[in-house]
Amino acid sequence: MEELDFTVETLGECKIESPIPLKNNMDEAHASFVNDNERVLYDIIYHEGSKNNRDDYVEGNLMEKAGARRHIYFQPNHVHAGIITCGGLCPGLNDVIRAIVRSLWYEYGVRRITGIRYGYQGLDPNNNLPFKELNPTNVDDIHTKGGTILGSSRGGPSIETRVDTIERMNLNMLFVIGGDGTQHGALYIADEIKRRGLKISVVGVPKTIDNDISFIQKSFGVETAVAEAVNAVYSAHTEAKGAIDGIGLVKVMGRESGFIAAHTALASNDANFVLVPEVKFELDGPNGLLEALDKRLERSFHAVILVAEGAGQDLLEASNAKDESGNKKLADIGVFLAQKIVEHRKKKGLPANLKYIDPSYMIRAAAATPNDSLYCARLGTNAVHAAMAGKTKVLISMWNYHLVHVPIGTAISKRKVVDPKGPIWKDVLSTTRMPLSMTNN
Ligand SMILES: Nc1ncnc2c1ncn2[C@@H]1O[C@H](COP(=O)(O)OP(=O)(O)OP(=O)(O)O)[C@@H](O)[C@H]1O
Ligand SMILES: O=P(O)(O)OC[C@H]1O[C@](O)(CO)[C@@H](O)[C@@H]1O
Ligand SMILES: [Mg+2]
Repeated sequence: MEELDFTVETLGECKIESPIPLKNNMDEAHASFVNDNERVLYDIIYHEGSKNNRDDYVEGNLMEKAGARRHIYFQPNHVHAGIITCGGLCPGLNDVIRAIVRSLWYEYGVRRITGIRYGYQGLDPNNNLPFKELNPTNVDDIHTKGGTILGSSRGGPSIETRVDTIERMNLNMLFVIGGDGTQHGALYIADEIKRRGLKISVVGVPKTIDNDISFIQKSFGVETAVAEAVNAVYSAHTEAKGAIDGIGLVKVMGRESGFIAAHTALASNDANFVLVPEVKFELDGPNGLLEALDKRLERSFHAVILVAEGAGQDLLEASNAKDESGNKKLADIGVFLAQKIVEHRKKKGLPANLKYIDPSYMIRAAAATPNDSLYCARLGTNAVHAAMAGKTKVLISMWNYHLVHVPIGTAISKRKVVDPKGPIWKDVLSTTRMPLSMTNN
C-alpha cells in the first residue's frame, strides 16, 4: 500500500484544561473529547490475499481524528483569531464562518475574532481594506445567504507581506477557507510563521465546488452545486423535448476535475453526453460527438449534452492568459460546442434547435443546501478544536464519514480527478449510454 504522510504538526504541548465542559449547557459527559492518539483508517477496504491486512495500517496510513481535546494549547482569553475566505465563491462559505465564530465564542470564550476582507488581498496594507470584527450577533443569519460576508479574491501580496500583517494584527490562529491555491498559500504562510519563530496556528477548511482536493471525501459546496446543476439540466431536457430534434447544452464549472458534471449526470439521468476534462473526446469523424449526436437525435428526437468547462480544451485555440492567482484562463467550450453543433446540423440540412444554458455563477453563488450547511457547521467547529489544540498546517476533512486532520502539504500534493477507469465514470457511461468510441482515453 502506498505510504502517505498524515503526521500533523503542533505548536507545542497542550497543558491547558479545555473550558468546554464549563461553558453553557455542556458538562464533561457531553463534551465528547477526542483522545489525541485516536486514528481513522485511511483504507477501509479488505484486500484479500494480503499476507496480513493489519500490516497495511502503518502509522502513515492512519488519519488523526478531529474533535475537541481535553487539553488545549492556547489560553482562550489570549486568543486573537483571524478568518479569511479566498478564491472563487462556493456555497457554504458563510456557514463555515458562522460555525468558527460561534465555536470560538461559545465553546471557548474567545472574544477577539477578526474577519480579513477580500481574501489574501486583505493582508496587503496597500489595499487599505478594513478588518471586520466578528461575533455571534453579526454572523447570526449569514448561513442563509450565498457568497461570503468577508468577500474573496484571487492574487495577493507576497508571503512575507501576508505574514507581516498577521504579525502586526497579533493573531495567534488563522482559519483559511479556500481551494487548492488558497491552501498552497496557507502552507507557505505557515512555513514563514515557523521561520520567524511565531506561535500561530494555521488551519484550513477546504472549499471547492470542483471537489478537486485530495483526501477529502467530498468538499463542502459540491452537493449544493450539483443540486443547482440538476435544475439546469432539467430545464435543458424540457427545452430539448419541446422542439424538433431539440438539443439542450449545459456548461458547468470544473476546471480540471469533472465531478460536478459526472455527479449531475448521475443525479438527473437526463444527460446523454457528458464531457469532462479527464476524458478526451473527438468532435468530428465517425467517432466524434457530432456524429454520435446525429444518431441519438435520429433515434430519440432530443438530446442533452452536459459539459464541464475544462473539457475539450485541446479542441480550442490555446491561450496563455492567466488569472491573478496564476490559474490558466480557459477557452469557452460551451460557446464553441454550441457553434459547432449548429453549423454541423445546418450543413447537413438537419434541424438545429439548440438551447445553451450556462448556470456557472448561479451554481456557485447559491446558498448551501441543508446537508451542505450541516457539513460546513461541523467543519468549522472542528477547525476551531484543531486550532485551540495548537494544530497547524492542517485541514479539516471528512474521510470514511469521520472528521479528520489532513496535513495541508499532503492534501495539495495531488489533485483529485474523476478516474476514467473508475466506478463513477463507469456509471456515467452506463446511465448516458454515450458511445465509448467517442472518447479515446
Ligand atoms: N502557489 C501559490 N502560492 C501562494 N499563494 C497562492 C498560490 N496559489 C494561489 N495562491 C493564493 O490563494 C488565493 C486563491 O487561489 P486561487 O485563486 O487559485 O483559488 P483557490 O483557492 O484554488 O479556489 P478555487 O480554485 O476553488 O476558486 C490567491 O489569492 C493566491 O494569493
Ligand atoms: O470566474 P472565476 O472567478 O475566475 O472562477 C472560475 C473558476 O472558479 C471555480 O469555480 C472554482 O472556484 C472553477 O470551477 C472555475 O474555473
Ligand atoms: Mg483552485
